[in-house]
Amino acid sequence: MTIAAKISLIFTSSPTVHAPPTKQRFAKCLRKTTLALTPVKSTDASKTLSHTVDATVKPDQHAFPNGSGLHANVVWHKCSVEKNDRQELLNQKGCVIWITGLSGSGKSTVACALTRALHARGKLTYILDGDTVRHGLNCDLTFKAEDRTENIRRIGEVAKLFANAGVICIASVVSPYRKDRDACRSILPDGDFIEVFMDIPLCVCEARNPKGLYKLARAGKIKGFTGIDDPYEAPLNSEIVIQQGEVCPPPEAMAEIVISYLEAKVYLHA
Ligand SMILES: Nc1ncnc2c1ncn2[C@@H]1O[C@H](COP(=O)(O)OS(=O)(=O)O)[C@@H](OP(=O)(O)O)[C@H]1O
Ligand SMILES: Nc1ncnc2c1ncn2[C@@H]1O[C@H](COP(=O)(O)OP(=O)(O)O)[C@@H](O)[C@H]1O
Repeated sequence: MTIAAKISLIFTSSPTVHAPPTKQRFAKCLRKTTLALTPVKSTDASKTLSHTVDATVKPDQHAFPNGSGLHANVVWHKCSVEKNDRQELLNQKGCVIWITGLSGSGKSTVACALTRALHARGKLTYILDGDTVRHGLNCDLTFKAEDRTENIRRIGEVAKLFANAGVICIASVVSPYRKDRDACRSILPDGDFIEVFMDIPLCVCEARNPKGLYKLARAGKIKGFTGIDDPYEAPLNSEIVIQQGEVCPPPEAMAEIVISYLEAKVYLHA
């Protein structure tokens, strides 16, 4: 039997708790601290020492956009519960479905239909929508080229964490620049970045104009609007291209195209 030490620190209330931590106060606090070691049964010895620091594993180059490359004082923390374990728990494989396209092309609508359909099948998903993420994590970023790049880099990194958690992460972002999308692809394991190109003509998106932004952009009231006076670089090798014929297929049908791909590539099982 393996014995793991379960350490619980029980702090008794102390009037010094909010005071600056002088040496004496720290010692007093420690005296009031009970350290209890409780044996815990474990059936898997390899899972007991669950946290190791591996200085040989280096973080991704992309984690340091200032070009400094690897940070000398940063080490990789490895835990014995790994991606495979989480995937088995969820009976699915973590991946990133990256939906790119013009504003109004239907990214958010497909993302939502896809999440609904997968959820109904018992699959765990999470949507990172450009509009939503720009309200929080990326609220400091504008639509200048370098800010869009940073927006996509951060969303790519967050999506990577979700995928590593075993989640099917759906990013729905304009992501107009090819190099930025390719950078996100490059930080994920092969196959785990699934690019879905909403290949809907500008005139259709503009006619939809659900937020009134195209009208403002045409009137010159919004500068640098994608498709109007800022470029959209269409993907060259997307895993999935969604197009419309005479009429636009319903979002549910578009979601099914993505689900068929996930099934074929065995992402819906551990
Ligand atoms: N200048 C400009 N260009 C494009 N889009 C603009 C712009 N200004 C505001 N918006 C609104 O912001 C949404 C796009 O945000 P993203 O984070 O996806 O954009 S990007 O990937 O950083 O280019 C986008 O949302 P969607 O319509 O859902 O695509 C727009 O509503
Ligand atoms: N498959 C579709 N068929 C018809 N209209 C659609 C379809 N998908 C989206 N729309 C409509 O197009 C508009 C823009 O959709 P949205 O998902 O917000 O696009 P995006 O996220 O790319 O800006 C919305 O009014 C939405 O109802």
